Amino acid sequence: MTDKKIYEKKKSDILQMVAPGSPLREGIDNVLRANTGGLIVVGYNERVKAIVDGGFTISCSCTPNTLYELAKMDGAIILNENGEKIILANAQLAPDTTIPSIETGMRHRTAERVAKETKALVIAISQRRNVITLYQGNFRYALQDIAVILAKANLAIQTLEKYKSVLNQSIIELGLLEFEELVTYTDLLKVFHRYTMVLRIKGELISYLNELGTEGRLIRLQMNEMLADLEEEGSLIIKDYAFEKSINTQEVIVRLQELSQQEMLDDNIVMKILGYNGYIHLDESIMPRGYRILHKIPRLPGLIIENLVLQFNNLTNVIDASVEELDEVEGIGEVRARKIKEGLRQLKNQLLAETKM
Ligand SMILES: Nc1ncnc2c1ncn2[C@@H]1O[C@H](COP(=O)(O)OP(=O)(O)OP(=O)(O)O)[C@@H](O)[C@H]1O
Repeated sequence: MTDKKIYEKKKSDILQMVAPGSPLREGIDNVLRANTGGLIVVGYNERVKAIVDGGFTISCSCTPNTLYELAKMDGAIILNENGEKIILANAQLAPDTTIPSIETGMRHRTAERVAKETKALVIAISQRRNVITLYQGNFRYALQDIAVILAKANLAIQTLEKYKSVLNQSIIELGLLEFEELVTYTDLLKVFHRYTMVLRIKGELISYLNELGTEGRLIRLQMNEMLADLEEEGSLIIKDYAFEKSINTQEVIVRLQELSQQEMLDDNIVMKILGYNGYIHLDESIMPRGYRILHKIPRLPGLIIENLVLQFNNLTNVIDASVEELDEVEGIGEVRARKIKEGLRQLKNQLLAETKM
């Protein structure tokens, strides 16, 4: 995993733990509203034990109310690993003071140092500044106002919708070119650039949704609905055009997702991810294997599609094959062969109609 990916994964895990709707977040919000300030350590590991001084052993479940009541006391509250139990309250923390800290107040300096020294998640709730800051190791993140993230998530979903429709358009065009044997690497790259853009916006939206917790429920539903068929469509385009048909499509998607803004527009990088290493003339034509179009024929099992690709190598050969030739493929009888021919004819007409819309 790249550093960026590790950071994003850590952020998403931490944010999910304190997302709105979780009991821990409700407790934190109570403390924030009460203006008492708070210092919470999640996880009572050996390193935490080594720097804790004093405090009362509490050993009760961590509810929004208990957290709020205990935050009235000075010092830190220590929770168990999953944040479900309160172990200590009013604890003094004595981290190594030589650990560098960018914070100014004592609470936040302590939080940052404890997080770096113990690797536990530490939450500092400021008394004066109305902010919640999360620390873990070198990770630091100040939670943003829910209304601000909601606005960002709404904007991201609108952008996603726009890019999704542009992508759909280019996939329809690709389909038509596939039937006419006119696909070039340029056409293919156009689809991939747009697909990568959609993946990128999806990634951004998911990070907002992780922070929004239950507050982002409706936006998440909208996103899932919008992208429901795209995941499969993307995988099939990859299988159609990757250098090796046995390519791991999920891996390709992850690598596309990780590209920076600049990299995703670089044709060579995208082609490399698809397994092409040598020089490619972009105006040269390329044939799809046919997975995507064949998947659109109703009731055609995956195994038969696999047999068709094995036998005919590409979509053009399948389209050109006679009923008799299709009939020879394992698993295909005369009835099914006719259905495949009819299905392909209907799909082409459908694509023609869609491009005219
Ligand atoms: N080492 C520590 N162990 C436990 N609690 C601490 C420690 N240092 C500070 N605190 C807690 O932080 C409280 C406030 O400290 P301080 O005002 O210096 O922090 P701050 O970072 O400016 O935070 P705020 O923004 O909330 O004012 C203390 O009253 C105490 O409860």
